[in-house]
Amino acid sequence: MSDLSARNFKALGCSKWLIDTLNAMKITQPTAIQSACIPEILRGRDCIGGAKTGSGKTIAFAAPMLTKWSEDPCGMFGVVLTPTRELAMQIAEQFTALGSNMNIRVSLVVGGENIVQQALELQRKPHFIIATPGRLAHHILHSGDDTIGGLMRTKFLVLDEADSLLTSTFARDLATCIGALPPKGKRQTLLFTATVTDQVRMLENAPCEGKPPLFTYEVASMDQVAIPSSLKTEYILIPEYVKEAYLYQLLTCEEYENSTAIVFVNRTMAAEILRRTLQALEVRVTSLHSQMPQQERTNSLHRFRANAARILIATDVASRGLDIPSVQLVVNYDIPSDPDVFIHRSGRTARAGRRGDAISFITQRDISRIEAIEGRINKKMVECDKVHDTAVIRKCLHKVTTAKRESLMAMEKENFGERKMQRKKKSQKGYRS
Ligand SMILES: Nc1ncnc2c1ncn2[C@@H]1O[C@H](COP(=O)(O)OP(=O)(O)OP(=O)(O)O)[C@@H](O)[C@H]1O
Repeated sequence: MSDLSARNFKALGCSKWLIDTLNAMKITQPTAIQSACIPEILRGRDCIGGAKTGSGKTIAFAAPMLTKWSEDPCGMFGVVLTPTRELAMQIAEQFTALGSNMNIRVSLVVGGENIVQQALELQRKPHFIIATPGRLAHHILHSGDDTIGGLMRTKFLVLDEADSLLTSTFARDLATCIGALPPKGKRQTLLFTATVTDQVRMLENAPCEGKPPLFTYEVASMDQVAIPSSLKTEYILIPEYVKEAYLYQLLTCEEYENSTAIVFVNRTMAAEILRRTLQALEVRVTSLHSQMPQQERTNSLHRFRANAARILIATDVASRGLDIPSVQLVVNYDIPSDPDVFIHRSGRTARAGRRGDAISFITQRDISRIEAIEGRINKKMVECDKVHDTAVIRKCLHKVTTAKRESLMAMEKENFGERKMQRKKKSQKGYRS
């Protein structure tokens, strides 16, 4: 990684067994955020960790928690909350892998999975619970002490992607989760994100009697570029009605014809249309969005991670935290209205010092959004020269338009929009994630 620090994990205070496990994963030199945060968390301080995407924030909070846990490995020790199910799954896998030699018990508590089985797992008192707020709140509100009573003795609460968890979307569920944990003075709270907001800074700032003061580590200040230095940001200016053709041309151009890429769209419907259109054009593609049943979401991500699919079409359920080192290209097919979302999406590539490209499709109405993004990241995008109008028009406009029309007809036949509405109503009546 580019931001290596001179100190090693031993000097930071990590347990020997953990250092051995990290070394076996080829993780030998701590990154800057790990060097800064691990010793302070081990000292018992609450922590705000803000560093760019792909800079190793997960180990920055996992390593000190696992070190402390191994000194007395009993009961529910830590809770990690995160906004999406797939990210929770990834973190649970990381904790399980890191603690595999120590008989660690990690419980994944997310929406879309069997609720009874989760309750049974919670009764077995896992050491770490990795959860989305909605489902953990559900267990807290509907289960007895034998299931969630152990939460009152946890030592750590982590809010990963803290800025997202502190928005109004999660407010009620987050309050329920925090209410079931020990009070502030009796637990450590760790907040991590690539985009620290004032809400994050304010949450733990009030001093607490008998507790060491909050430790804050923030890399990206206003005068710095807020994205990894190995990330190239480019744009293509295009008329709205030929976006699909440009995407097809980009994904099959010489430079990217074998690359792994994530294409971000703003809406579920757009994700479905693009997936079907590209599939009809024989691109190995899969998708991830909130209207898919959980099993399909999980399978789709597995296929992408295993390179059975080369392209992932996703909404913002995939924009944060997902660590898939093979991703070389991120396409912002639709431009997000929040510049921080651009930072997270683009950060799915160029991770851990690797190179990566983020290409944004800009139509006339996106200009002000792009200006806001460039202001936020403190960097100008450059024009992408890999796709040319004439090539798009000559080579693929007709076949892409035909594939799209057929996809739309198939979706209409299957009542895609209607099914989406029904699922939405059902999920509003049932559990949130
Ligand atoms: N010290 C290290 N040396 C080498 N690789 C590392 C080190 N620490 C973490 N990594 C690897 O770097 C990658 C990115 O780490 P991680 O997913 O924790 O990033 P992040 O900062 O949480 O990113 P995001 O903001 O996107 O969630 C992972 O593949 C991880 O295994």
